[in-house]
Amino acid sequence: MASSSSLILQPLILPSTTPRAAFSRLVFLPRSLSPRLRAVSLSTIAMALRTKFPHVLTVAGSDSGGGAGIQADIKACGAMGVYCSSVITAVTAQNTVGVQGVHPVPEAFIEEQLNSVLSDMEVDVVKTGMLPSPGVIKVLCDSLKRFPVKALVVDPVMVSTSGDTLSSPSTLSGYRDDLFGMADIVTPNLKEASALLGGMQLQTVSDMSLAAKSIHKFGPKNVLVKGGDLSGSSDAVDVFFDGETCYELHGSRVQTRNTHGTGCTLASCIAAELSKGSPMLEAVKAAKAFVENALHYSKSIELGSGPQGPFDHLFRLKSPPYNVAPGLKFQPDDLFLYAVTDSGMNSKWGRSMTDAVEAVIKGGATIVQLREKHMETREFVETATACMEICRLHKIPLLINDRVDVALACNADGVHVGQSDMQARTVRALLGPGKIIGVSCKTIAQAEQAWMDGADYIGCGGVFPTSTKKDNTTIGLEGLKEVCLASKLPVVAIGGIGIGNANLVLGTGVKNLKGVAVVSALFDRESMEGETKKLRSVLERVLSNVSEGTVVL
Ligand SMILES: Nc1ncnc2c1ncn2[C@@H]1O[C@H](COP(=O)(O)OP(=O)(O)OP(=O)(O)O)[C@@H](O)[C@H]1O
Ligand SMILES: Cc1ncc(CO)c(N)n1
Ligand SMILES: [Mg+2]
Repeated sequence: MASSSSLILQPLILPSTTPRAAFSRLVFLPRSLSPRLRAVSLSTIAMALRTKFPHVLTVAGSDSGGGAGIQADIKACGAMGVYCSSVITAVTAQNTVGVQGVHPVPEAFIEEQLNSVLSDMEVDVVKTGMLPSPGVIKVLCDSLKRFPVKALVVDPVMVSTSGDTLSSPSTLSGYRDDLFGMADIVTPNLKEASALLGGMQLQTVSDMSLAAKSIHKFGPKNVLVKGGDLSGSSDAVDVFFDGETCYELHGSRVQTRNTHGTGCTLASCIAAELSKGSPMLEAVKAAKAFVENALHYSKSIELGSGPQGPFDHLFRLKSPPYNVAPGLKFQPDDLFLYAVTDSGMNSKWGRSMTDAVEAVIKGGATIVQLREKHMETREFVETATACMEICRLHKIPLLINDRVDVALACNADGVHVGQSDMQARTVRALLGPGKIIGVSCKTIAQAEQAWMDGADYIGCGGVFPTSTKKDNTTIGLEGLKEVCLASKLPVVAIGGIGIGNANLVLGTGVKNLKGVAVVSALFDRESMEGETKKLRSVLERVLSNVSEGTVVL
């Protein structure tokens, strides 16, 4: 091995956020390398280590009022943690009253802007907004053929909510015949969908589904018909069609006048999520949740005297939880052996919570939830902080039952909520996108809602009767199977499960069932580590039998 004196320590200037990260980016090269080779090696290493920052290019018009268009796009991408460059297609004079003027940018100059950004800046996703003329659509299509990107999001902006025209009707055929065929998703609102379909009336959610399917025939991979303007709807419903399945995405309708720019923001957030690598439907859901949260936080902003005001895209920056370090990223397999604590049982056996958590982790638990219904808040935060240290050391996620405040205080990896706790969408808004959220569900409808609210998994039960939840109705194996089959999220089974019956549960081999959650079977035992090991080996045996297809119970 080379002695340290034969190495040079050469710091590279690479993006890093913390002193620790910076240290890990120092590169050691042998002194014996010639200066030329050393320079080459360093630049190769620098390239390899370079952090690629997700990048969205928006091709859209400027809104002088700052709520829609380019301004909305840049703020939305910034809020989603993504870099945003901009090609400006038109400058509008606009405020909360309406659009007072439009000044289109010459097509040749739009082409020059596209060329500048696309030829140099490694764009991941292009998002389009106001494209005022068919010539602009053509210029864009030609540029995208020369510089292909990972995804194209087309928001076919035609008329502002105030009723002012933002693109000439002659762009319709440009969209349908040229741009849509290149698009990964198109996001018309009701009026735009109707115009694209020759004036088709859109009054109900089923009309929206028909429209989504018809627009899909123009060639985009996915269609989202937005229902912000669906009259008489108490929800904010959008319809997503991926060529096979139509999904109704229900959100709650925020009562506010500040909805100017919701469409631009939604499309930009979709583009931002795609640039980070999210699958399309996840990107759409995250974008919709962002818009709803932003509207909610901006409900009472008063800017301008007109009928439609802007909202605050950067509300998240005001919310301190977003500054905390991200936790462990959720993997559905984490649900395999899910240990849920009980301090009553710990005191019965005379051990501390930290000892109990350490024991189950050593025995093979894959995730831990602190479920403390009666502990005083200060003690809970202290206990949770101590347990976090242990879980971090073993790289096991730690969730807190119900108490979002405790989870924030100890920077836990997430929260598990029941049906009468805080709604999962509110928990998501408070914890941010990087944390794990689980929801207890007994029914298909609850599982669907949990998915819509942005949860990561559901806990389904009680499968069998249990002493830890006395009045809990049990759903049995049949109920569990039904929910698992319908769930879009991974499922962990809970309620009365232990070494004696875990095989019945996991042995169902039912879709989406990823593991079992246990309380008494581990915590109400003398040797927790030993019991966890036994349960783990039962689960592993069942899993291998299920995957070989030998057990169907
Ligand atoms: N009041 C509201 N509460 C919650 N969500 C809303 C509300 N209004 C609109 N949305 C959501 O905002 C997104 C954009 O939809 P909308 O139909 O308003 O688009 P748009 O008309 O293109 O917007 P704009 O032209 O104002 O930029 C959709 O996901 C829609 O459901
Ligand atoms: C520049 C611009 N783009 C898009 C919209 C649609 O909200 C708008 N009002 N203004
Ligand atoms: Mg609208």
